Amino acid sequence: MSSAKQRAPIWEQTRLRGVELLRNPRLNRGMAFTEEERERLGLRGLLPARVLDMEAQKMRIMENLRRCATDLDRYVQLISLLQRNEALFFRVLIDNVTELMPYVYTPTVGEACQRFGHIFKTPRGLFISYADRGRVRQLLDNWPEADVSVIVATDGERILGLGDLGASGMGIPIGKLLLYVACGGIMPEKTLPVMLDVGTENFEMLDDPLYPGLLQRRVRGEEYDAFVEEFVLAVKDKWGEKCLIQWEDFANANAFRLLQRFRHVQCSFNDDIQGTAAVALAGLLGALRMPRVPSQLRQHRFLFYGAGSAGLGIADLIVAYMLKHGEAADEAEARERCWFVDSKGLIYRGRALVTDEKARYAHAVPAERLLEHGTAADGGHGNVAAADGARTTPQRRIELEDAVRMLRPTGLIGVSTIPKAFTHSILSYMASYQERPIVFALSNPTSKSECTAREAYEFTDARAVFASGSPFDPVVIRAEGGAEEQRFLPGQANNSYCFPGCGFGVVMAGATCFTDAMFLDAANAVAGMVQAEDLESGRVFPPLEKIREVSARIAVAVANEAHRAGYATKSGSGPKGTFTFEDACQWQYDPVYGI
Ligand SMILES: O=C([O-])CC(=O)C(=O)O
Ligand SMILES: [Mg+2]
Repeated sequence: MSSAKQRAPIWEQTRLRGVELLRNPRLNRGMAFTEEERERLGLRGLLPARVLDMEAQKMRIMENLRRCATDLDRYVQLISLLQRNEALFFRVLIDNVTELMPYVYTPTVGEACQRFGHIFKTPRGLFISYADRGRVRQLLDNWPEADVSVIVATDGERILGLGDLGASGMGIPIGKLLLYVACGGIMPEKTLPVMLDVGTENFEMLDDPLYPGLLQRRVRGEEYDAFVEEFVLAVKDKWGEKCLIQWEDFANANAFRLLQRFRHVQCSFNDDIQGTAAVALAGLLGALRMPRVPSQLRQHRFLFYGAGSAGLGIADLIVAYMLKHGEAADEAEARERCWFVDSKGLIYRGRALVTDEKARYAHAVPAERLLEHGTAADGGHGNVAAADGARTTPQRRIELEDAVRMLRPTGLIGVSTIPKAFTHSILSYMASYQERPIVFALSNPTSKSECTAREAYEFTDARAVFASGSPFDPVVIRAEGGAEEQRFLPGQANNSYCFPGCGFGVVMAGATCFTDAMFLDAANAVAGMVQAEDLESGRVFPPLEKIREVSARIAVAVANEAHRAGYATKSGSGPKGTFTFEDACQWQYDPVYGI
């Protein structure tokens, strides 16, 4: 990854000339082509006379973006820029990351996916449909880049909290990879978005004349697994086992299985399970440093609302952290810190309809407490014993609010995609027994958030330690009886804090496997970047402006863990081939126009 500053002059880099050059987004510089370049590249007359520098171009782009009527218009404008002048796009995004990230990423990218077929202009990435099974390897050969390091692949079944969007979900891999480049520093040409189009169960999409995907219901079962396997093996064959595959927005029923099945075949991870977990853990570690918050995980009890990939992933990482740091004697003790409410109420030992994944967090509850807090789970009879042999366990349905009253958690973590689930009654109750309740509303996009930032602060008398998956504006409120208004900057507990740096680290080390230990280190690296002033303003994450530095630090941590565990195939400039912060900075892509 040589920096653009060392590259040969553009006329030596390419044989393209004239209009063809202007139409190539990787090489195009628009009005920034210099007099000499215009002369040598046959551009005279094809551009207005004035030469503008990148700064002036940036100003024009921002002016246009700020004039757009809607966020979706901003998304369309930004993608158009990407498709005509890649370097300028990334420069603008990097230099305005706080302002622009919500357009190319969550939440606007969710709307862009819902409207994908309607706003579609130019294809980007690879669309591998089930109709192409048996020749996926040939499709990879159609991709123009020889060397791909990072793939983000989805089958579109669980796009953010928006559900099954089928092939329209392609906006997500595209958006994630834009952050790989802008926030992580991976070279754009090394990234590849992939849609594994196996159909959709979304009939609105299927009925839409502009829906871009296969017109069929989802392929399931063995055929589905064989198709995904064909894809993984094709990637391995073409780009090697080090080519990172990030699984994104798969339905729970597939997410865990695919992760386990392929993580030792190909360097890969699931962002919604592991990336989200690392960021949430980082946020919790930040929260522990807040004044008047118990400073160890073992002093907390977390109640998760939602028991899907994100929630279980977070809990597993909390457990791993507690074990590593001696905060629990064994796994069972650590798991006791985490409780779950799913669509059938609180998960407790002996409750019916608990999958194996969730059963690990089904803890014992005395029967009288179940009877006190629950309602009949079976539509009337109430007191039926569990079918699994736990004959004394009554089957009761315990809703979120009752679970909060029963367990009195110190932290409430929303991964449910149910907006407004964290009500005034729940949050004000938490504030009644907990000096500083931790409230993480992680569901995306904003429309699915369990509560807004304002609600979290208002309902807890400004004492909540809040973070959310989607961005919220700063909140100014006055606590009851408080003399002055307080301004809170809610942190964004989004996996975007993690995956660009993680992927960058894996690529830097040439790692052949992505291990759980790397996510613990990534979480620590993010938490280590939180400053006292962040905590003072209520933020348990470093500001987004520092995302490139955050990513570089994560990358070093991940690369060194790969090195330690024997998975690295490259070495850094530090002692014994370890990686240094300087290594990461040096390798980070920095979009400029060459010489
Ligand atoms: O994309 C995001 O904003 C975070 C994420 O992975 C998800 O919600 O599925
Ligand atoms: Mg996701």
